[in-house]
Amino acid sequence: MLDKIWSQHSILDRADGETLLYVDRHLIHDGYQPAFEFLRARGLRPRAPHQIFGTPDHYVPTDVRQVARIPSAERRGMVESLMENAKELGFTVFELADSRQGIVHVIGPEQGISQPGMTIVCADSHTSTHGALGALAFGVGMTQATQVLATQTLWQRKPKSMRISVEGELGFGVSAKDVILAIIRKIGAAGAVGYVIEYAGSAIRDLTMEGRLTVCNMSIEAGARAGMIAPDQVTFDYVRGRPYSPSGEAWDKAVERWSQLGSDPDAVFDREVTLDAAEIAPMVTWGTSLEDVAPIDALVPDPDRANTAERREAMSKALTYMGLEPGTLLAEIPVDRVFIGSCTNGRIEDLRSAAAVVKGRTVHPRVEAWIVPGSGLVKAQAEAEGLDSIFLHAGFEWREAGCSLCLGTNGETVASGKRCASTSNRNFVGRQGRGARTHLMSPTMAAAAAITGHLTDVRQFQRGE
Ligand SMILES: CC(C)[C@H](C(=O)O)[C@@H](O)C(=O)O
Ligand code: SF4
Repeated sequence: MLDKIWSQHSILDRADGETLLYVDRHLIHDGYQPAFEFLRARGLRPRAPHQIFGTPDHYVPTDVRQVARIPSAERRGMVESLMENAKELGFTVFELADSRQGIVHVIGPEQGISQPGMTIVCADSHTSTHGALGALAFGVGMTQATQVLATQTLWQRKPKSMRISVEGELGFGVSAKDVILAIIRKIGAAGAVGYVIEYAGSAIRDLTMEGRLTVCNMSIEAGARAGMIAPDQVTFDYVRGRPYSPSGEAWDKAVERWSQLGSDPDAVFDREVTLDAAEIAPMVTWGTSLEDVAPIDALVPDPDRANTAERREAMSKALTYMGLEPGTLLAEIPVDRVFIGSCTNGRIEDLRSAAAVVKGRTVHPRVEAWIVPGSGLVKAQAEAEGLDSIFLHAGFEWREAGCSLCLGTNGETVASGKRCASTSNRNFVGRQGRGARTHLMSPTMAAAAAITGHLTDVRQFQRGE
């Protein structure tokens, strides 16, 4: 699949091994000011404005929607710069007050901007998300983003290919988030460096499109250049009828083309990894790297049992930062904050699954729990289904769309020393705020933690215990 999309987009091979690739879609967020400045400094304009789509997400507050009311001048400037550049350079932008605004990796698929077979780039590492549609989608740096703005092409070295097959059926209470956390646990946070991962196997095919987006989103957390899943009927049903999707005769032609994209039965990969779906439990992270992850019924691990001295030191450091003692039951760790949102788990199915756990229950008095929908349309859909009132009645805050607590660049952070159950994708030191402690998990697991006030095996809830 990588070979097919790569060769369909390659314009020129250079002697040093790099290929000039055509870029179908360039997605843009509110951190793009440097790229626009580079472009101007060279006296250039975008080559293909109609292939560029922007949305403010990293710097937007999730309590107000008026740009003028963004409290910090710097953040307001980031959002304003995106708007002004869109106007001046002629590309589409979904402004803050537009219900189509949201996290760039949520709105691309949602609007039908991201489609199977495409090359998609954005100056953001989680661009791997869009590969779930059967695209080659990857993050680039600001200099490369400038090259794409100017030429709609990009020099790239072809990555190696890795197939990760998850076979069998997922157990009760186990979701796409647990699948990707289990994969990273198996191959490590650098396990896929230099590779594009193709996710395959019956458990991947059985995922909904939104579940697949969650899996591909975190490819980068295993170090991969990109993640992808062969387009199938699930993909076509998802893409069909979206605002920027092809329609009429063009739709039929597109489906015919997209149906050819999957890897051939005799395809050879540089590396193959297999997981048994039935062995995957609901997962939580306990440390500050994505490989610091374990099933919820495990204990906080003991660094003295690490295989190498280096790993022992990393684990000790992580546990000190996290304020955890080896041997503690993960399910007994108390939490202060809960964040359900981000480009990993801020879609409608995520909110539905969390609401199903929350319904008729109350958030623990110690916990401040937030729902931050991934886009204005996700928010509107959730409200149409009455999910907002389930969350509000339980004591959650119901916020506007944006990256918010995933990264905190919008000023919304977790206080130092506080512990957050989070559906986002990174648990790094300081990720949710200086000194903040992050435990990553699925939306249902985060919802259960909000109710009990500690990390919780959601399967107990779902069984009605
Ligand atoms: C700010 C942006 C460049 C960054 C990324 O590249 O991923 C952010 O989205 C993140 O999740 O850390
Ligand atoms: S939600 Fe988080 S991971 Fe996704 S783009 Fe925003 S900051 Fe990055």
